[in-house]
Amino acid sequence: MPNATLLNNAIPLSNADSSRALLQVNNITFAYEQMQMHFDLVVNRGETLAILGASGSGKSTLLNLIAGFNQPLSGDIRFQQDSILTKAPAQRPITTLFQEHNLFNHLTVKQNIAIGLAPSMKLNAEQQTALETAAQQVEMTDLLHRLPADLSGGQRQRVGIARCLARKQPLLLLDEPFSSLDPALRQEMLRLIAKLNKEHGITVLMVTHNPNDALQIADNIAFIENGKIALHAPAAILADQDAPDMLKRYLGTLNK
Ligand SMILES: Nc1ncnc2c1ncn2[C@@H]1O[C@H](COP(=O)(O)OP(=O)(O)OP(=O)(O)O)[C@@H](O)[C@H]1O
Repeated sequence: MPNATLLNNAIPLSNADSSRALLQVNNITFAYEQMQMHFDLVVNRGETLAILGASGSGKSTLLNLIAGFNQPLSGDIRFQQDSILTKAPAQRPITTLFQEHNLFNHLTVKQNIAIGLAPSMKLNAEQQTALETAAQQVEMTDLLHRLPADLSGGQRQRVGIARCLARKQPLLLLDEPFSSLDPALRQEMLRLIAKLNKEHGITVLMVTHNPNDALQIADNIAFIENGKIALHAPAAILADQDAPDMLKRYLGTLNK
């Protein structure tokens, strides 16, 4: 059951125990034209955090700041206490998987996975094994020679996941990667992410519009409103009748 004090004050949950922190987003500010954003967040090692909020609230911007595709105006982002702000996206200990545009269209499935392991795509024996294992896990072994254009949407997403599996970076950022998948495939992908989290200890930040996905695999949620984290609470709050109105309004359960 979510802690009512935390809910009322919307205190970042994990701040209470910074010794377990893997990622610290410290007072980051960013602006797009009229939209001012401010993020403060601690994510613990091994946590799965679902990021929810209305369209345009700033969810993707938060992920882009963490991944290094956007640079904050002020504040710091720390990974295991060290600032990663000056590191380029490829140098950060992070893998990102977006809804689309995860693959290079001119590269085969195999090359698309390999490029996540080595920019030259020349793999050593260990990397080759990691690639083969990842391809097996997403059942793409028979399609390694294909180009993305010759795959279904779900198969393309599986290649993206295989790259994440092979890279084994400690932090995985997912931006609605499963919204175009059919329900069975979506379940399969969620199970795969949960497995990455449990078996490989990978910490997951997942933007989703689907509360059931969050309830299924997330420990906690961060609810974003107007460029700020308005609520950081255990995922169970999504099913709690006493959840704050702003969350119920977003879920469409207010006054039900
Ligand atoms: N490249 C950009 N240039 C200008 N404004 C942008 C840009 N990208 C996003 N924005 C604006 O920043 C705000 C936050 O956008 P963001 O994509 O982070 O929202 P989101 O919560 O991920 O939305 P959605 O659920 O629709 O994907 C929105 O008002 C959006 O219009």
